[in-house]
Amino acid sequence: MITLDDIHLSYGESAVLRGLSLHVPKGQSVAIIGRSGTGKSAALRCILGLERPDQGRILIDGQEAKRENRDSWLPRIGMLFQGAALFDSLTVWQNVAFRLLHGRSKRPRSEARDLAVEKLLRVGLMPDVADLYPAELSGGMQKRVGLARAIAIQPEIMLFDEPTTGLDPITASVINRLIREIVTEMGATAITITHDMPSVRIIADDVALLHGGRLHWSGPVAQLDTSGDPFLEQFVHGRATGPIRAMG
Ligand SMILES: Nc1ncnc2c1ncn2[C@@H]1O[C@H](COP(=O)(O)OP(=O)(O)OP(=O)(O)O)[C@@H](O)[C@H]1O
Repeated sequence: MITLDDIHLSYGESAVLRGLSLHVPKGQSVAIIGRSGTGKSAALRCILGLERPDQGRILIDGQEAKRENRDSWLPRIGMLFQGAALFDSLTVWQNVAFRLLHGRSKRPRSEARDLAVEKLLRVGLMPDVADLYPAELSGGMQKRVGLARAIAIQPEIMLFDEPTTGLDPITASVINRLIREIVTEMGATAITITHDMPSVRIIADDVALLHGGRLHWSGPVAQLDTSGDPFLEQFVHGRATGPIRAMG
């Protein structure tokens, strides 16, 4: 369970999050949507403790998640970064096993490699991929590796930042389905940031539309097309005109 409670975050004079509150129940998968610059990534960075909100609290299973106590909650979170964000100088298995080779979840090297190969298989990659370098893989394979890395520590919470950016529609659909399957089978609580409506419909149970640094609308995916909310309708249909200004 993740709760964002009245989060405010500014960069200098610019207020990005202006009282964002969002509750994601345990085992639910929520997609955060909203136009560029509305603070979606900022919200994710707050959850990860990479930004300190000016005001408000983040609760994980009821416990306040602060930078100071991050050792108690960060190991429970798996993250798939935008563009997969793999380390170029490490092999695929070393990328997947990164948190098993360093820090709190550290395991013996051979055990870490075995676990990495197991996770690679789970995302549809054969063991011979393990010793390749990220540059030798297609974009879709890199996303799979990023996903394998995110699940390597068996997280209870999974965060996905634009998981389909840069992929062709067919590969994107395969990755979306894989994410959905894995989140369901792990029983994880998931938050996905995306602009991609097909992604939302596959990955999420619920949708949260951010606008002006706050939660504007939230509800089940099934209500996406019938909400009657003009902001949501404009976003879902990608219309240039409507209450959300296309420019500025
Ligand atoms: N480190 C920073 N310093 C100053 N401004 C920042 C910083 N990071 C983000 N911003 C600003 O905060 C606003 C929100 O950024 P954020 O990346 O959260 O948007 P977003 O909704 O995720 O957008 P996108 O969909 O384009 O990724 C933007 O206007 C951005 O320019």
